[in-house]
Amino acid sequence: MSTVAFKNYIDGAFVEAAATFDSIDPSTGTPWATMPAAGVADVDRAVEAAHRALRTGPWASLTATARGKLLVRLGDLVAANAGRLAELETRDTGKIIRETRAQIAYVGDYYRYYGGLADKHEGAFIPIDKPDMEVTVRPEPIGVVAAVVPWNSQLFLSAVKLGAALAAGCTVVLKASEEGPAPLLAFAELVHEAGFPAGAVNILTGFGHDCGRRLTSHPLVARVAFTGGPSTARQIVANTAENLAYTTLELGGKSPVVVFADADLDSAANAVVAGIFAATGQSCVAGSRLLVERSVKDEFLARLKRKAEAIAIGDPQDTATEMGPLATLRQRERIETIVAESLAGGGRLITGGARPEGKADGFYYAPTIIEAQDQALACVREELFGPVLSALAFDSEAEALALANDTPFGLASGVFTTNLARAHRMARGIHAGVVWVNTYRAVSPLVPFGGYGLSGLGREGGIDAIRDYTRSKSVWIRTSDEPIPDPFVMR
Ligand SMILES: NC(=O)C1=CN([C@@H]2O[C@H](COP(=O)(O)OP(=O)(O)OC[C@H]3O[C@@H](n4cnc5c(N)ncnc54)[C@H](O)[C@@H]3O)[C@@H](O)[C@H]2O)C=CC1
Ligand SMILES: CN(C=O)/C=C(\CC(=O)O)C(=O)O
Repeated sequence: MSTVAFKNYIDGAFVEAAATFDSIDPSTGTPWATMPAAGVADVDRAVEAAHRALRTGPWASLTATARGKLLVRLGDLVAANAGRLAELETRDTGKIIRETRAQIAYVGDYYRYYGGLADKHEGAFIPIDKPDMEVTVRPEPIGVVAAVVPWNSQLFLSAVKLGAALAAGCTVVLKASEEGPAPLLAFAELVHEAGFPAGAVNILTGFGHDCGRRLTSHPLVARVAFTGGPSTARQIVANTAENLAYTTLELGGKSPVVVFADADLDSAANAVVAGIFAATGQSCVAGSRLLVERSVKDEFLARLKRKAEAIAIGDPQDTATEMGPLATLRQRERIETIVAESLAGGGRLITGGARPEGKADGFYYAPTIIEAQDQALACVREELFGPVLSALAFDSEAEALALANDTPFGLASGVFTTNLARAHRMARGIHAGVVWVNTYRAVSPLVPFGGYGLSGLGREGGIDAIRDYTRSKSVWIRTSDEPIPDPFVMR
């Protein structure tokens, strides 16, 4: 029985959508809230509001400093409300409360970071090669931004988009995932409280085929910022063939974690556990491919098995829980299929590979480790987005690097070694947007983030991200009082 009803936030007001759908609590498998399903007309209203705000509303005449202050206020509100937002995210997605609380409190820093940057993004004076001209370059907001995010870490994944977009002076329509939109729809209340003018930020949820499609192909949208899976990314790119919006894509991964025999093995084992079992493996940077030097393979896998089997699985709202359920039933079914295929294909099950005992309700799956002989197994090649680690042995640094790079993805990676020179060589050689050395899954608003290959296009985070939300306008001013000479020659 649904008990809570959420609304979309369009043009500064909380509004009903034409249709609704039930949101499921993944820890029980039962509906707990009613969500608005934005259709094409709702999307059109939101984009038109964002376009009006961009062109004529009070937002358009705010100074960059004033925009920055609004963002800092929003960051403060997010941090102050992290507990409430975390409970909602945990309820709607199953991500454990220990992580949602900490992560959302940190999301406040993303808004503060971009708030601080808003009036530091400067244009240029060009020392032009013509004596009677002055040329300046103005960074102008690119336009209405369509931000589309998946279910996991929605506040976090939208902060890197909204922060940079609003700092640049853009307006935004943010589409929360239909799988767990509660935290973003509640975040809209904080946007309202912070005092953003109507239309500057619009937040809605709905399904990909209508709401997402209309939003990303809308003629008034100039910029699409997408996070999600590679197959949806291809649809997004097809959608943007209609509006030719500038598009960035943050996609999935099959990130390698390379453990050399000289590493601090206990620390490396903790990092591997953090990389694949935190967030129940539903992280784009999940370190899902362990590459371990053969001389320590058996010892290392034994450590991992012990740690995996000791993980406290349970109610994600309980602060003692270390691993909650998967976000959706569909996710678990896909994982079960790929694990079965991998075991049938010769993978050796070290632990897990089943639903945990005593967890009949909810979408739980046990921490799983599968040893593979080569990279052909499905669990080695495909992003599972779940708590499944594949493990392979290597005999040399060159082989480790070749295995690490033998993937169409390239989002993140980890290297564990006490040899500094080797750490640098590996960091240089790995084809991925992030290399963590002797650590894993560390993030910051100050640091660019994004992938190589099928892991995406563009970077979020850091100073340069704001550039992707502006376009430059070159202003030429002739400083001579003389009449324009020969009009038939290019100047
Ligand atoms: N690189 C990164 O920063 C991150 C990447 N991801 C990736 O996201 C994926 C998991 O999330 P999912 O929700 O399954 O992703 P998804 O790709 O199925 O959905 C993402 C969003 O796209 C929307 N969408 C679906 N079809 C659409 C269409 N035709 N047009 C416009 N929008 C559409 C969905 O409604 C949702 O809001 C994984 O592959 C994961 O690795 C997740 C987190 C971070
Ligand atoms: C995207 N990311 C880092 O920038 C890492 C995340 C977000 C996610 O995938 O949900 C994470 O590890 O949780």
